[in-house]
Amino acid sequence: QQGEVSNTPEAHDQSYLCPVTVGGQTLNLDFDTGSADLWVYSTLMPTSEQRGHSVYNPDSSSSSNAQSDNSWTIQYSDGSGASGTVYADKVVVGSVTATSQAVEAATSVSSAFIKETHNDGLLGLAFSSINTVQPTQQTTFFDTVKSTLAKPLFTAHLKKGAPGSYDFGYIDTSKYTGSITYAHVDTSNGLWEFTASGYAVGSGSTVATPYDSIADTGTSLLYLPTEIVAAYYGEVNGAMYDSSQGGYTVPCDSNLPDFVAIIGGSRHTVPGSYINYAPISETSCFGGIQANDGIGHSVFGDVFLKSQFVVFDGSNSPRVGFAKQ
Ligand SMILES: Cc1ccc(-c2noc([C@H]3C[C@@H](O)CN3)n2)cc1F
Repeated sequence: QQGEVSNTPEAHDQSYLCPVTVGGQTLNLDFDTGSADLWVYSTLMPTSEQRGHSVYNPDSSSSSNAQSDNSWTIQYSDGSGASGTVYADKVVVGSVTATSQAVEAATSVSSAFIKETHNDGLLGLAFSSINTVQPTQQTTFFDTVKSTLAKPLFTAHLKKGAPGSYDFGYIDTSKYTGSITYAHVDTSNGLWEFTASGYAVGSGSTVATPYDSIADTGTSLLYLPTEIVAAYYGEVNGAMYDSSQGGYTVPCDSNLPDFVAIIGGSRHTVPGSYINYAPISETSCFGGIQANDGIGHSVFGDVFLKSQFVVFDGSNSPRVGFAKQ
């Protein structure tokens, strides 16, 4: 089997949501290559926390099986989180079906989620080694269906301010131009982790410097080593680090330089306009590139990914591929 599912960006491309049917019930989930739990809002939550969301009701699914001994609790890098219990149920993404997928039904979600009213949960696409279910760790949707796919891969086609898609099991050559260049993935942290080998700012010269990075569809921005971030904003008149905003800001009328990441020996360019992320005030805008302090690696989030067609190759030697879209 193989299949395509549409994704739709939230405001400022802050996240991208996809329709998924769980036990015959359709929810909009945030596909996250930076985590490995499929969790959903559920009827097990306080009614007040369910308000505004589509929720999974295991009792009204004819195919749900409670995994009563299992539970889960997850924390995301922004400090938000959720927890709950586990069912096995039928999950359909596009036309790809997992007949018995671990569905992590939330009993509690943190406040940051409640206000994301279009987001009914997450579908993790990192490696199952970081799935949080205890005592019996579960597999991601991708790992559950991988052996049934024509090719053990999925692709992410995120667009700026427009619907895109995720494809499972095949590469749609109409979704990119030029060639795909690949980088080896180190799976020891359960992430799509690779080494970028350099960067350039605008038309500036390429700086060769390796930086450990992950491809993370669930992160909105592009987080890079402090010296690279300083080199970028050093080229922007009026750019400043604003501790009250927790990052770099730019004048909203800036003509921002492109950012080029060297990955797999090729240049991958983020248009400068993508780095004017969102307005803070009449004149000040939050930068789409920020420092990776405290994260432990760089994070190629949606600001970068929406300039590329990305292949997540889950073969025996996992790799990530990038092409211009
Ligand atoms: C309210 C809310 C908070 C966080 C996230 C979230 N989803 O993916 C990620 C990144 C960071 C890392 O944790 C794994 N991938 N963060 C989504 C939300 F809707």
